[in-house]
Amino acid sequence: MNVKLVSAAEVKNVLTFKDLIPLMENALKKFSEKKIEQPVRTVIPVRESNGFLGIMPAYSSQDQALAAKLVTFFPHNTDVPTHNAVIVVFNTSTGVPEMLMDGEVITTMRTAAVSAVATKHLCSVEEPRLAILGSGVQARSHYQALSTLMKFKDVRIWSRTSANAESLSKELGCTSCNSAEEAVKDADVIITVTSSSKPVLMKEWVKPGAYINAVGACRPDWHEIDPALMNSAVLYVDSRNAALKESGDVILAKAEIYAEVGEVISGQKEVVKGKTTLFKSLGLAIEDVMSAKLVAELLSKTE
Ligand SMILES: NC(=O)C1=CN([C@@H]2O[C@H](COP(=O)(O)OP(=O)(O)OC[C@H]3O[C@@H](n4cnc5c(N)ncnc54)[C@H](O)[C@@H]3O)[C@@H](O)[C@H]2O)C=CC1
Ligand SMILES: O=C([O-])C1=[NH+]CCC1
Repeated sequence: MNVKLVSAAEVKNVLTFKDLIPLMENALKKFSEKKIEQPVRTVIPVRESNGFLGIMPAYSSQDQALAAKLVTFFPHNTDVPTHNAVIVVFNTSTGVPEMLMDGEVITTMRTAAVSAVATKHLCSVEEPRLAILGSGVQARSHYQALSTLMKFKDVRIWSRTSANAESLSKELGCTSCNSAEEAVKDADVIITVTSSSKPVLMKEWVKPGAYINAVGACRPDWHEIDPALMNSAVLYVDSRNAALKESGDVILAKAEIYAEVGEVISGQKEVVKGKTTLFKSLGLAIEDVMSAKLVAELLSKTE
């Protein structure tokens, strides 16, 4: 077996949000048009660490892209990232594995790119006030991804560890806040990227008509969002099937899903304007598969 190894550094060298955001828009569209083969991911709990191993395969015939991501999430990691992943890329004619690619950088960037696509379609404020709850890997990548699409009136960051919020705020040129309530006050766009299993964003803090990217809480018994907010917002998801199986925010609130964001992109569903709106992101294998194919193509141009 002759498998090419692709490191995180090599992925970082070629992958940009400029290329990734339209690619994720296309991936979400195709997924909701049922042009993608993708089961809801299999998750193996690692209870001692409150973590899990996720198994995420997908195939796009149109793109001739066949791959599977193996991703671990160990929330209490300190010396290494809490998320680690590899992506195996297969030849679609022979099924022979051709690449073993770092999946951590791809996960970091494609997740933020998906939120940027959802924000583009679901938020109509020109120069929004942005609030980010969480100060980790996804907080940084979300700021970077959304910044490629829009300017912000101001940006406020809250984290349960104030030193981390201060550090990221200094790095990004934003304001750190001492409470989540202070951070989200009057915000037009709110991003929740914490590893909390209990709500960190309460309905009464959120300005009517605001837009929320809810990115954390990917297990059926974890939630980041106040159930009252889940039930009052117009709710979009990346995948209905995934949300109904994996999302504690949806399941525990018994929230009604209005649409997949891919249905908006493909024109199957209209955007409901003027109401508090929430996109629940869980992460789809096709996002990783299409990202890995792009990285392979970009790397081949550098050889
Ligand atoms: N929707 C998707 O496609 C993806 C979602 N995620 C999720 O996004 C979230 C953030 O991921 P990363 O930034 O990579 O993780 P990270 O470990 O780099 O950052 C986690 C952040 O959450 C905060 N946090 C942890 N426990 C908390 C608690 N109990 N209450 C409040 N804040 C808490 C930490 O202080 C840190 O600021 C995670 O829940 C992760 O599972 C990650 C990758 C893809
Ligand atoms: O899509 C993904 O890779 C993940 N979603 C939640 C944790 C990792």
